[in-house]
Amino acid sequence: MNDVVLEVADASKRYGETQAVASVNLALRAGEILCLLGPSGSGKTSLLRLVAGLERLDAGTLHIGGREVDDARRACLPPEQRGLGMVFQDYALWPHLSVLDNVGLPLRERGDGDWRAAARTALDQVGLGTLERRFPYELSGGQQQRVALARAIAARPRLLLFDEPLSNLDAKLRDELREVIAHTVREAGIAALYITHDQSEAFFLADRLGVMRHGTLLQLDRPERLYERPASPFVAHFTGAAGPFAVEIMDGVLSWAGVIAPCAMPVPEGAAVLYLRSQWLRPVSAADDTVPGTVRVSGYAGDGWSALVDLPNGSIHLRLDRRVEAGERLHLRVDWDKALLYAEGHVAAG
Ligand SMILES: Nc1ncnc2c1ncn2[C@@H]1O[C@H](COP(=O)(O)OP(=O)(O)OP(=O)(O)O)[C@@H](O)[C@H]1O
Repeated sequence: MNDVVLEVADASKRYGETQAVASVNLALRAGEILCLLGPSGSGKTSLLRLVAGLERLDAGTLHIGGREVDDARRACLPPEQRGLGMVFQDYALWPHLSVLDNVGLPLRERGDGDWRAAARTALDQVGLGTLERRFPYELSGGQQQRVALARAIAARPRLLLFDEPLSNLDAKLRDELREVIAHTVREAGIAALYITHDQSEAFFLADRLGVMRHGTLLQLDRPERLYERPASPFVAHFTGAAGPFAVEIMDGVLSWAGVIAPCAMPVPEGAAVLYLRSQWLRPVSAADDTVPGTVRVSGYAGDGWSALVDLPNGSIHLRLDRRVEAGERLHLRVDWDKALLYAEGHVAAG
């Protein structure tokens, strides 16, 4: 497809004994935000550094805008010639330059005569149009990160790389800035590869979302799909599902510590594991067709009560609309159509 901006094919990178990136394949289109989520050490930053040109591939190829930028067997294009912008956790602003000069400097350096106008447009896009004369030390962390974003988009890159850009900011600012990033990147039609530890940030921003583990891209899907049908127990767990709960599948029926339920996912007969998301369970008054739960601890959560509830062989965090006390017994109706089931052997395989 001709609007593919980034194509990563069989990309691998090893550091000594560590396989940091293992045969990763992905394609990223113009205007698309692709988020990579994964635990520490799963290879997210290594993949980003390969795309940026800060590291060389051991195997595979990278194309940006249809042009080969790295092939393990040939010469590689340096970062500054790859037509990309980067936004990192530390804002990396020049302390002695004003906001306008910070955003405009890369444009001046490449001989862009109209750099002021381009820098002002970018500052307007991130909502900082009125602060162009300030210096970085006169800005909050959130404002500094907006300047870094403006600097990255002002150069009109084809591809933007984000490495945990919001992790130094407090929760409220993170929410605000992720909206600025989503709006700005989509409006500018730039392709973005965005790595984060933060699930809600990844789900919010991503057109497609990938989960990495041990250098491998386990699943790459639309966020809704990844949430509703994680391909493995690891992806289910890493995207916040509770489990594993040990269950048994027999004659197409699920049996969980005495609870019998229909089995919605195609899973082989025998021992299996169940994962549940909290909104798929709801307390009801009658005990029929319900799962027993016992409140271990609870607290007020603004729009309801948050409770850690013990279930047969495991526990789950639930949001409830009334106060519950420790020790209280609940009858929980489960939305079995949504329940996630995997053959038991799947757990170790990730
Ligand atoms: N320059 C390096 N030299 C040796 N090992 C490295 C180097 N860079 C990364 N690694 C190793 O490669 C693996 C992947 O690291 P990477 O930084 O890509 O993970 P990550 O998913 O980005 O983690 P984090 O979320 O903590 O940033 C880790 O085991 C790490 O220790």
